[in-house]
Amino acid sequence: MECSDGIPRTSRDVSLKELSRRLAEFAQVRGWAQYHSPRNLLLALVGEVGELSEIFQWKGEVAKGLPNWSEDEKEHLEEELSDVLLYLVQLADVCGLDLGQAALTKILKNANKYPLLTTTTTTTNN
Ligand SMILES: Nc1ccn([C@H]2C[C@H](O)[C@@H](COP(=O)(O)OP(=O)(O)OP(=O)(O)O)O2)c(=O)n1
Repeated sequence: MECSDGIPRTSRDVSLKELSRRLAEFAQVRGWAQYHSPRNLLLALVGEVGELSEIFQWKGEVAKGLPNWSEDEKEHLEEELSDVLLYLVQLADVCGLDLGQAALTKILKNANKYPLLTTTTTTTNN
């Protein structure tokens, strides 16, 4: 389903590979691939992280789910989070890395590094 602006609004799983493919095409048809070196993409990514940070700047602590935020504020946040993700995906891509696979591998490493809660810290009815 698409809205009048042509942007799909259905909620579905989106893969990093799909984003990667679409971004490569986006850059290629604009003649931008030549500028998308690892360093340039990293700098663009850091710039977008700055824009994302500005949204939270001076707000104090923010409750999960953003209960007091307007729809416009949430949309702005969605856009800045997306910019960060899109540059991150492109950075991994031009480095020849599979970011999805790498992230799964890292989650496994994290799980081995940080132990589960021990049973002594949990309560039981027995
Ligand atoms: N050479 C480029 C330029 C832009 N983009 C894409 C990735 C980001 O999703 C978005 C960034 O676009 P802008 O540089 O226009 O940044 P903003 O959308 O944040 O606009 P502004 O800085 O005016 O708020 O466009 C890209 O892939 N490659």
